[in-house]
Amino acid sequence: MATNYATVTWDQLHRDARILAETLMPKGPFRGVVAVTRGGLIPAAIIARELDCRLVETISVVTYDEQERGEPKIIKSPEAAGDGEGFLVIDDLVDSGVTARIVRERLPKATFACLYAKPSGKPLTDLFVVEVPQDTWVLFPWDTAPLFIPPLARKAAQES
Ligand SMILES: O=P(O)(O)OC[C@H]1O[C@H](OP(=O)(O)OP(=O)(O)O)[C@H](O)[C@@H]1O
Ligand SMILES: Nc1nc2[nH]cnc2c(=O)[nH]1
Ligand SMILES: [Mg+2]
Repeated sequence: MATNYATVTWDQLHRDARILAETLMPKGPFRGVVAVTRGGLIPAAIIARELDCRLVETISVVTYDEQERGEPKIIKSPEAAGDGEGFLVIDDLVDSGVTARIVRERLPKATFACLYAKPSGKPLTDLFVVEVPQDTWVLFPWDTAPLFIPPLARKAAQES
């Protein structure tokens, strides 16, 4: 279980997606982009815009934690991407690498890129922007909301 949190703001996410797009430019042009839903949708939209790709497919994988039985399952197949040749797969992050492994099996010829990578999942990516420690949980902008924090002085007064 994660013991630390890394908060990613919309600005950081946009900046990191543009950095990834820039690194991907020399590897293209790509026929299209496959977003790994749902976390890959927004990064894929930013990257498809930068790379001028109008063909955007999706793949959806449901994974289960260790307590639950069952294999990770593709519940939406990327029909337009064939075996992945000429396609770019985008996800927000790789953690254990379970999702990336099943996506790569389905699209063996695609390039797989993501914004953030933890050490266990890193070998399954062709490209990523920032490495995150394994014990850190990444909080994406869609996972969080700004919260009121009382001033320190008020907190100190309540405690005295
Ligand atoms: O490397 P892994 O251990 O497989 O973890 C990484 C995956 O987990 C998250 O997706 P999640 O399955 O939570 O679904 P979501 O994208 O719909 O939020 C994240 O968006 C990656 O796709
Ligand atoms: N939001 C989020 N989802 C995940 N799924 C697997 N690892 C992570 C993580 O660090 N953050
Ligand atoms: Mg996901």
